Amino acid sequence: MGRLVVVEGLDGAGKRTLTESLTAALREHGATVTTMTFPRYGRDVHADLVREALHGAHGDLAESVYGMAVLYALDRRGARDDIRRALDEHDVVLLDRYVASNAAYQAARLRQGVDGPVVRWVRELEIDRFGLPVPDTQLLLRVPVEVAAERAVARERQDTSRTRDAFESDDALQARCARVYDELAASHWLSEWRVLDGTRSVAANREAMVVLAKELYLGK
Ligand SMILES: Nc1ncnc2c1ncn2[C@@H]1O[C@H](COP(=O)(O)OP(=O)(O)OP(=O)(O)O)[C@@H](O)[C@H]1O
Ligand SMILES: Cc1cn([C@H]2C[C@H](O)[C@@H](COP(=O)(O)O)O2)c(=O)[nH]c1=O
Repeated sequence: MGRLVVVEGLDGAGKRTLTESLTAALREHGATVTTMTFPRYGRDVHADLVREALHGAHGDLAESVYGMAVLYALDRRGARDDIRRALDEHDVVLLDRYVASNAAYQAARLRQGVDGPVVRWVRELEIDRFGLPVPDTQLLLRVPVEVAAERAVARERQDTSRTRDAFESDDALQARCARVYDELAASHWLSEWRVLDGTRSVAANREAMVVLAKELYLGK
């Protein structure tokens, strides 16, 4: 049975970049690794509805916190059996965003904390009801909100198909979300959390991932 490892953090924090570095480092240590990114845009209709709503489509759908959360959750529900199979076949299954993203963003939208009703509801829906696998380790890639925002803007300039959505352009939401992520990590919500310093350079992060990969895979 493989280990389920999740990378979490703000929009633009550098999760995709870190996921690539960690994957490479794990493979250097001899681990078999597969990765998955949520939402699964282009693969799952619920994920596509989310993207469209965050870019202004589907009337007032994006305004509904619980409605959006259900769509994210249904995308993951559709991936549940693939995740289970991947855990049977690989040493590490690495996810770029997972259930904690729903907890962090919806709590931030509703100005709640880790002990509030929406975080509890996300757990009941996704873990208890949908039966999604519980992560072994969740990695919070922690960066100041301003740094994440700068990176998201830089990426938007590099890749014009990747325009910022309603959540990404809302600085106040990102700031609240950062606080909820800190609470989720501090309370080890669902499983063990590790906090990684996301302000390091890509090269420094790559080096740090070699050490982390050893700990995660070889238990050292
Ligand atoms: N450590 C870093 N230092 C400087 N720039 C970085 C670093 N990590 C990533 N970046 C750059 O920041 C931008 C966002 O990175 P990335 O796409 O990895 O973030 P993300 O957290 O996956 O974003 P999102 O959740 O919005 O998809 C990219 O242009 C990337 O090249
Ligand atoms: C998986 C997931 C994501 N979100 C939020 C986080 C982002 O602001 C957007 C889209 O994600 P992306 O990484 O920018 O593509 O949705 C969420 O609220 N709940 C979730 O489960």
